[in-house]
Amino acid sequence: MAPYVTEFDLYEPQSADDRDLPTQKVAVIGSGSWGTALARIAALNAAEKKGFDHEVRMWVREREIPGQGLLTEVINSTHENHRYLPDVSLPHNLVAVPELKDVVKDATLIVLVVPHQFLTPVLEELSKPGVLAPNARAISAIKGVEVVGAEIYTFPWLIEKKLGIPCSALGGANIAMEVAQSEFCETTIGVPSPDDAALWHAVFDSPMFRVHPIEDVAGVSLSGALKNVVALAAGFVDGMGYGGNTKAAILRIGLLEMAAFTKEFFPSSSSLTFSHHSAGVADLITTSFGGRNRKCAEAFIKTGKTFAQLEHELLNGQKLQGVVTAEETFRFLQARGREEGYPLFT
Ligand SMILES: NC(=O)c1ccc[n+]([C@@H]2O[C@H](COP(=O)([O-])OP(=O)(O)OC[C@H]3O[C@@H](n4cnc5c(N)ncnc54)[C@H](O)[C@@H]3O)[C@@H](O)[C@H]2O)c1
Ligand SMILES: O=P(O)(O)OC[C@H](O)CO
Repeated sequence: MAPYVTEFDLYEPQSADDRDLPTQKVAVIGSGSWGTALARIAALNAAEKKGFDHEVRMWVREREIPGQGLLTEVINSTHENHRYLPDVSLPHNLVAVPELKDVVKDATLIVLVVPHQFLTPVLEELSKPGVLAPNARAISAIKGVEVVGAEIYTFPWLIEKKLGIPCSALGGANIAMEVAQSEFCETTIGVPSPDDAALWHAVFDSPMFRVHPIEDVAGVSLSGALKNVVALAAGFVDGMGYGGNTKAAILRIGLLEMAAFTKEFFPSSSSLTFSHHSAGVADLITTSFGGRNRKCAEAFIKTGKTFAQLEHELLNGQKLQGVVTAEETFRFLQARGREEGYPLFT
């Protein structure tokens, strides 16, 4: 029987040798911190497990590195993504490729992991006739949702509609650098079918990165988007100099609101995704302590820079700078809170 679990089941991974899958080819679209970390795991598994094409291609937005040459050439010769995952060795069967159509050529398993603001042009390119293999499937590791008027769309839903292929969701307590350094963690995949569960489990599951498939694609997607809202609150709290009690209260209330919000817009989702799975409670915790959203929110309070500035710094791999006194923070927040109508901070 295909390895597929409901929310209540414990997953019993098959050994690689027990799997009987047609040969699969993995392509990773995105080469930021998380894109590179996921590509590294997929390439390590493809080299070791049966049923995979040895080579895993990763889409890299090409640019010139001063004094070193093109970024793809630097990654392929040093086997390191210096900018987004410094000091992490990448397997030699992971190949950086600048053209999207070349990355996905003959690929059957496509991992989408670009920052959400860059997804639209990627999907435009992939949806052109003949670019994708007819039997391809996708998984989105992108955090966020698309909001149009009063409607909310998940990225797996948008990807399915645009590309006409099934799309799963991957999310969990997964700070990229920790995953890349093989620190133990878990992730959750929300899948539309047992076949997707088996395939994506084979791509990513490894002793230090345990993959748990569940049926709730919307729940995994929404938890990944909404936890960032709570992480901002956690960062504001840090910026204001409050301690663990306040942050814990924010997380408890935030988790309940995340589940309630998701149920409202996606009635088929399950509250267990939030309470029981890595994509829910665990991602919320790690994000609210070590994530970039938390960091941005703290820097927002401490520096008074706009989120646009801070996002630009993060996307360009700069370190966020923060300076502040408690009094400055408080005055800044009060003024901002009144302006923006955030009752918590006024
Ligand atoms: N970093 C993490 O720890 C982590 C963990 C889990 C999920 N995620 C999610 O994964 C997704 C990707 O995050 P990431 O950390 O891999 O990337 P990132 O946030 O580090 O962004 C850098 C990437 O954006 C690309 N980029 C920058 N400007 C661009 C442009 N104009 N057009 C196209 N691409 C551009 C860069 O080439 C690089 O590949 C996000 O949705 C993020 O929330 C991140
Ligand atoms: O750095 P953040 O805030 O995007 O969070 C990273 C991941 O979501 C943690 O799992």
